[in-house]
Amino acid sequence: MPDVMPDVIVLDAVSRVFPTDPPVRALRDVGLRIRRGDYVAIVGPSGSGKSTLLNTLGLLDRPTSGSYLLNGIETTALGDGARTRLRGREIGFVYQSFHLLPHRTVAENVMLAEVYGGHPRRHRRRRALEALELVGMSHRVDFPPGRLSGGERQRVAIARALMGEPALLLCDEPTGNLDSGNTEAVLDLFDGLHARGLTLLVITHEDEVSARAGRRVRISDGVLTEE
Ligand SMILES: Nc1ncnc2c1ncn2[C@@H]1O[C@H](COP(=O)(O)OP(=O)(O)OP(=O)(O)O)[C@@H](O)[C@H]1O
Repeated sequence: MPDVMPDVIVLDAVSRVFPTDPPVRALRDVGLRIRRGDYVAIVGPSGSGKSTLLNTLGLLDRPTSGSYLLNGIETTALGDGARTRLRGREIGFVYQSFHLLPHRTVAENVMLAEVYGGHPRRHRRRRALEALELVGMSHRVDFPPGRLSGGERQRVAIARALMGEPALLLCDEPTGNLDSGNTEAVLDLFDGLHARGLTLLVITHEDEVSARAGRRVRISDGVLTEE
């Protein structure tokens, strides 16, 4: 084991060109370093490349050129299977719409997280209850998601994202469907997770959200600028 933990993300000269006619250069020569424990907000207008960046960081899309190290592992050289395993091990995803299954309980939804390696059922339930405790949802484990407020649903989705103890939480407009009270609750939760050492990257167009992050990075026409 190296005695220094590698940075969580190192992008070097990453470009993503969609081969349309004419081609779209959605990411242009992007460099980005995210260290363990960083809390980074990505801000930028519609069409600027935020989803492309998130898909690239989340190993859902591949750069056309450049290098992407995730936890010290060069991902661009990996095959699909290895990328899927790495994603399951290192990354938790949080989306604007919570993607909870309506006919399953809160605990079951969290247990259904796609975690690489799989755990025995008993172990998964214990992990799910721990994750729900971490997000302050222990009192609702047997509820169906339909009985929860939007903010509570997002907290359950965050618990699901934490099931595999990821190195990195990638969040795409996590408060986009929430009123200001629920937004505040989710941001407080992010602060708590950050204080515990989790690395967070949040795509947002809400100033209130980006103001909480330690770093703000603006994306415009596929070009990143640190603020
Ligand atoms: N599969 C694709 N093929 C061709 N062009 C694409 C594709 N996906 C995205 N684009 C283009 O790449 C650019 C960046 O798109 P992207 O979805 O990353 O922007 P965004 O910042 O996430 O936008 P929004 O905030 O509206 O979701 C846009 O010009 C978009 O039209």
